[in-house]
Amino acid sequence: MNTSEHEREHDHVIEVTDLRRVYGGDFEAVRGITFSVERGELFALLGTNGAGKTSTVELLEGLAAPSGGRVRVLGHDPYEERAAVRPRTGVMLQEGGFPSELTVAETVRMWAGCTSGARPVGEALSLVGLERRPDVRVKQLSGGERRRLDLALALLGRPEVLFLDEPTTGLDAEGRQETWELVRELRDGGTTVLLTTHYLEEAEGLADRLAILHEGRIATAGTPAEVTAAQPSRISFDLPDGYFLGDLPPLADLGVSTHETTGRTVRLRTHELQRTATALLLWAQRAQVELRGLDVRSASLEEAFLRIAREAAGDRPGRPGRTDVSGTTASGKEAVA
Ligand SMILES: Nc1ncnc2c1ncn2[C@@H]1O[C@H](COP(=O)(O)OP(=O)(O)OP(=O)(O)O)[C@@H](O)[C@H]1O
Repeated sequence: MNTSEHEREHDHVIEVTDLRRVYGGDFEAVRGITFSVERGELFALLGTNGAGKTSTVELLEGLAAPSGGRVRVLGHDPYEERAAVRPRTGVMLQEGGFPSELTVAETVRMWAGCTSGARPVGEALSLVGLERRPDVRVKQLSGGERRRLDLALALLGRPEVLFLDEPTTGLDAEGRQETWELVRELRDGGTTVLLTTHYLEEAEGLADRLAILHEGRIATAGTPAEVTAAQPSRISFDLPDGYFLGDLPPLADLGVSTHETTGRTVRLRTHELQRTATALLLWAQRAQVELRGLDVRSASLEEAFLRIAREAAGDRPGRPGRTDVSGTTASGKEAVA
């Protein structure tokens, strides 16, 4: 493989250090972010709207020079040393921007003309499920089919590094699954992938590691399991007829960190899911009652994401609507611990 000494030393295919991007002289969209991606790893950048994901990825793709900090892709500066980096990377932008009068096959052929070692057109199209649409004009493709064509073009040169900016936006559920499958196969085949996405499920299912950006900074980063570990799990159920919350064992003894009630529905949050759920079910068994609507959920990336977004909006713990087990507040409002 065509690896530079730098790569051999670190095996960090992407290295980002204190990266900054300023627009119009005074708006800092990317405010000093640092992360690295190893060979064969799939790294996801998540973020609230306007968090700076695209601004960051464009710097990694060498489309602009950073206002501060450093980017290295395959050991090179992607802006200053574009010729060394570009042939080894595949880029799927949010807007493909290719001529819409051309057919699908003509578009791929045109792209192949400027790509060294390009896959055959048929192979590129069948990778993304467009093998039956070669003669359709690009302007006649659906939004989802255009995203697939964008992906085919990004894969044309069998890239070592693949940048995917919201690759499944506009795809239906089946198309999304197919794209995920393809991305997994590419990663398993050794391709390093940097993905931005709005779909938390996408990041949770695909990413080896991820970072959640907020207002140009990394709010949290790690494996999906690490990022979710700090979040509480949720249990909800309906109180059996004739029972009140006070009839349950003391919630603090069950490992519950917060609770809330809406009518007869009880929602608990716990960092000890197994202990809390077991104690609750044992109580129900002894009382010979059924916990209708019982729903037990592990902590998810969605929780972590919402927490970051809500904390940013100033909705911090301790506000009305949330009840600490040691406190006394009760309310029907949805709460985030
Ligand atoms: N060319 C530009 N000139 C000025 N401001 C810009 C420019 N491009 C982006 N911005 C601003 O920079 C911030 C980050 O934008 P960016 O598109 O990187 O965010 P994002 O995380 O990709 O957002 P989204 O999820 O909504 O696509 C936003 O406030 C955006 O309005």
